[in-house]
Amino acid sequence: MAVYQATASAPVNIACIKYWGKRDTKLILPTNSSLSVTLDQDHLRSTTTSRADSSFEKDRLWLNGVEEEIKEGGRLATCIRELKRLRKEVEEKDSSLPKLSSYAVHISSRNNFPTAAGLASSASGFAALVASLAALYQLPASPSQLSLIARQGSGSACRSLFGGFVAWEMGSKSDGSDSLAVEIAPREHWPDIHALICVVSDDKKGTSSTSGMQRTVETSTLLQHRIKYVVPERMKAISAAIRARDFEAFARITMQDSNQFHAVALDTDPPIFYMNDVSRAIIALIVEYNRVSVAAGGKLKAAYTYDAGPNAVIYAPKENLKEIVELILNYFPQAEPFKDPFGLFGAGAQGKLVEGFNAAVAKPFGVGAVKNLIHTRVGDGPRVLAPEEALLGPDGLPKA
Ligand SMILES: Nc1ncnc2c1ncn2[C@@H]1O[C@H](COP(=O)(O)OP(=O)(O)OP(=O)(O)O)[C@@H](O)[C@H]1O
Ligand SMILES: C[C@@](O)(CCOP(=O)(O)OP(=O)(O)O)CC(=O)O
Repeated sequence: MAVYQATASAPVNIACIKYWGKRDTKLILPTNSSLSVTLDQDHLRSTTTSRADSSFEKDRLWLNGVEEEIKEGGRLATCIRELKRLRKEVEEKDSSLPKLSSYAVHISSRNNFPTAAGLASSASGFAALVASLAALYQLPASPSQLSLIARQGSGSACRSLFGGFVAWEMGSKSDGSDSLAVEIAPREHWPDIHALICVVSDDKKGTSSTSGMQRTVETSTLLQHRIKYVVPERMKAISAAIRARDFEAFARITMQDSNQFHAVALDTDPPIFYMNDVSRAIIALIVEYNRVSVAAGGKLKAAYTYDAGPNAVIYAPKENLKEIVELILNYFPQAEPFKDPFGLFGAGAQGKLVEGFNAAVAKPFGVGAVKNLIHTRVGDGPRVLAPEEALLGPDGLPKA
């Protein structure tokens, strides 16, 4: 008996221009375009195996080994239905193909990092789901076409269908057919962009992105200004900065947009706070680090950005990462030695400040304030993996 199964992995992405607000909550159509950097899935990834079999009774999905309910009309069900629909179109054109679109699927997925901790697991998760089903069904679909489906799982997931630097164009059609991800530049264009993720909290967060952004749409007048006047200009300017590999402009826009996203969260009624004292201290450190550079006639050397949670993501050219890790370690001692995937530190990383840094901009914190540091970089898009990587056993259930 033939086994119809495929495994894919997909990366996380962290936005520089934030998506925050929907004009259609069912189709997940945004109120503004957004732009992100795809992070290297060698470090952070979701891996998903999908199998279609005529003996399966219903569609089932396991996340990190635990079965999740596929609610009728819910986001998972929508993505699976849309991919089956595309498969059916392929089968109608070629009657020799097995009728996989009529079989139920079993799906097993794992994230190699904490789920729902503000590390964009929904983005990599839905991108991996779509990529694995597209591989199973052998769909002749481009990443942009697949992004239309991933978008209906979680908006930010549409951007994880590409590597490198990715825009989600908001589109204007009411059916959502033009609200999709496009590549601004592949990672090879600017491989020098690295990221340091400061995991401030790996707990489940208070206000989910989905409910938070809807409250913002309903109550924030500042959001209307952002949508109309700010984001369109920033999308153009940051795309140009990426094409020109202009880190100074990229950093300035990234920090401004993170600040404005948190400002519209604060402008929501009741207000939403995603950053905490640790997040704000990290902002102060990056601002001071940049000030020292500019005062010496140099340029901005790092950019912070925060999603719907307290974790910081610091983007910087690779050459600055050693100084940035030392800066963070100086204020945020770690329980475990810094994991150094790029070999920046021979004898182990220690806290240290650059010459001229005003140490008083933040107070030192205790062990655990920043729980973990993850050094990664811009990465590639979804990968189809070898059969040995499958997360489903021969019985069609998750492997232990
Ligand atoms: N590998 C996966 N496969 C399928 N669905 C996933 C996967 N990983 C996460 N999800 C879905 O995404 C949800 C978590 O999304 P949520 O938006 O709460 O957190 P997050 O993505 O970590 O944060 P944010 O999107 O705000 O950065 C999970 O509860 C699950 O439904
Ligand atoms: C702050 C953000 O990370 C918000 C992400 O929101 P989600 O994509 O998680 O929301 P849903 O579409 O409701 O699933 C900004 C961004 O990634 O652009």
